[in-house]
Formats: sequence, C-alpha cells, structure tokens
Amino acid sequence: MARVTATILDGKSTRDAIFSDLRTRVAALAERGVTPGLGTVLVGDDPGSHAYVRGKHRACEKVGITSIRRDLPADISQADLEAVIDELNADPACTGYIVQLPLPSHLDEGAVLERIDPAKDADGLHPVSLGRLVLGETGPLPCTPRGIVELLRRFEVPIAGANVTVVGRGVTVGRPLGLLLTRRSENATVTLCHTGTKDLAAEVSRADIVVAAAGKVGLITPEMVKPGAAVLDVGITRTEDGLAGDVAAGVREVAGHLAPMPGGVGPMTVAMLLTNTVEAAERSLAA
Ligand SMILES: Nc1nc2c(c(=O)[nH]1)N[C@@H](CN(C=O)c1ccc(C(=O)N[C@@H](CCC(=O)O)C(=O)O)cc1)CN2
Repeated sequence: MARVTATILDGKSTRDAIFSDLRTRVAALAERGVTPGLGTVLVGDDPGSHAYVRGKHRACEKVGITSIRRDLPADISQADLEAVIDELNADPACTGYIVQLPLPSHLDEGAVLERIDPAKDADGLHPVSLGRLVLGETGPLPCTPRGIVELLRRFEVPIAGANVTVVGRGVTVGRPLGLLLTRRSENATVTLCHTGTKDLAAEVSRADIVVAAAGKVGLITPEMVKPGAAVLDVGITRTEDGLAGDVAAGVREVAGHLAPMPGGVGPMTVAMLLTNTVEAAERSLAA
C-alpha cells in the first residue's frame, strides 16, 4: 500500500505569489509619488546573517523596493551602532529598516531595538510594536509569526479553535506567535513550551498544530505527533552535514501538513518583511 505523506506547506511558491501582489502595490505607490525604502543593519561576519540580509535585498529588487545597506564591523561599539540607527531614523529615503539578529554579545540588543523609530520598525520587534500586538492595535507584526499564520491561512489549515503547541519562547518567533494566534481573528488555544516544560511529548501529542522553534535538531519525533496534525519547522541549525531543522524526518509520514526546513516558514519571513514595509508606506499615504 502507498504511504500517505503530509501535504507540504510550500513557503517558496507562497512567497512568490506574495511578491507578485507586492509588485502591483509598489507600482501603485510609485504613481502617487511614494517609494518604500527598506534598510538593513548587519553587524559582524556571521555567514547565516549575511545570507539572510542578501536575501532581503534580492527580494527588495524583485518587488521594486529601494534598499539601503549598513554592514558594520563585529567589534563596533554600542555608541557607534546607535549613531547608525539615529542616521536611519533621520533618513527620509529609508521608510523602514531592520537590525539583523542576533547581535554580537557585547552589544545591548534590547537598547538597539528600542532606539529604532517605531514608525520605521519593519520587523515588528520594537517594544511599541509588540505592545500594539498585545493590545490588538494596528502595526507591523513580527515577520516569522506573521508568515506562519499566513502560510496556514493560504493552505486552509483551520486555526480557529485549534490547539497549537509552540516549542520555543524566543522574542522573534515563539512569544509573539502565541500573541498572534490568540487574537480574536485567529482564535486558537496556544500552549507555549520551553526548557522548563515538564512533558514536551504530552504537549505536542495533543496539538492540532505544532510549531517547532527551539533550535534543537530533530526535537520533534514522529511518536510525539498526533496523526494528521500540521507541523511547522522553524528551527535552523548549521551542522557539519548542512542545515538541520527541529523536526525529525519521519514526521512527514504522520503529519497532515508539514512546513519543512528549508522551503517552509523561512521564505515567508522575508515575504512578511516586505509586506510590513509596503503596508507602512500605504499607511503613511493614508495619513
Ligand atoms: N531582525 C531579524 N533578525 C532575524 C530574523 C528576523 O525576522 N528579523 N529571523 C531570523 C533570520 N531570518 C531573517 O532575518 C531568516 C531565517 C531563515 C530564512 C530562510 O529562508 N531560510 C531557509 C533555509 C535557510 C538557508 O537556506 O540558509 C528556508 O527555511 O527555506 C530567511 C530569513 C533570525 N534573525
């Protein structure tokens, strides 16, 4: 008998469809004299961070967004980095920007994020943006959580009423995803697991949707997953054998839907960054 495998939540084709829509919106903005400009601030030589930033600039080119790049040395001081942030805050060509994370450990990440002008926060990670998310107000949403919700919606995976187990409480994925999924518009019930969770397998096994964002290779095994559940792999670990996700290979045979790594949630992160950038420009016109 043929084995049944999960429907793939294809982030690449979904990203391409979103880019196509954004191209039209950017052209409409241009007709009204507005050109969105996305800036990136990259500190140090981490090859992964460099690759992500390159990907963001390539994406801007595809969609027609102007991009601005600030690559800075790994040993930059907090004061010099904050001076670059102040420059971007003042630059009218830069309508939104991001600081690529993680920053080298000698830098105060929280202070850097807080210094970004909230009106230019393309990543939705400024405390004001996160506060708006808590309050249910309009504003930029963190890109990976927004990409996860968008991917589920486009593949018609039911979210309302679903039990969602999120594994990982990081500030870019797990925590804001919990807030996003519990808004009235999503209406999911969320369990947020972390290193203090007593019985991870039990929390995963009762979930209709599992989001693995712990950065631990193969953490989610087939035995843990409820047959037919949607599983989204957000973990990326660089190993000697290449990139590895948090979800073990055999999960594909148990899950109903799978967002694999690579090719699932990652491409959606960039699509949502550009969406945030275009939406901010549209909001500025409306205002
Ligand atoms: N300021 C931010 N920093 C970081 C974020 C973020 O949203 N804002 N998220 C991640 C990195 N990231 C974007 O910045 C990102 C991660 C992964 C992907 C991606 O497309 N991954 C590929 C596979 C990985 C690869 O090929 O190297 C995939 O899943 O198919 C894009 C963006 C941390 N930092």
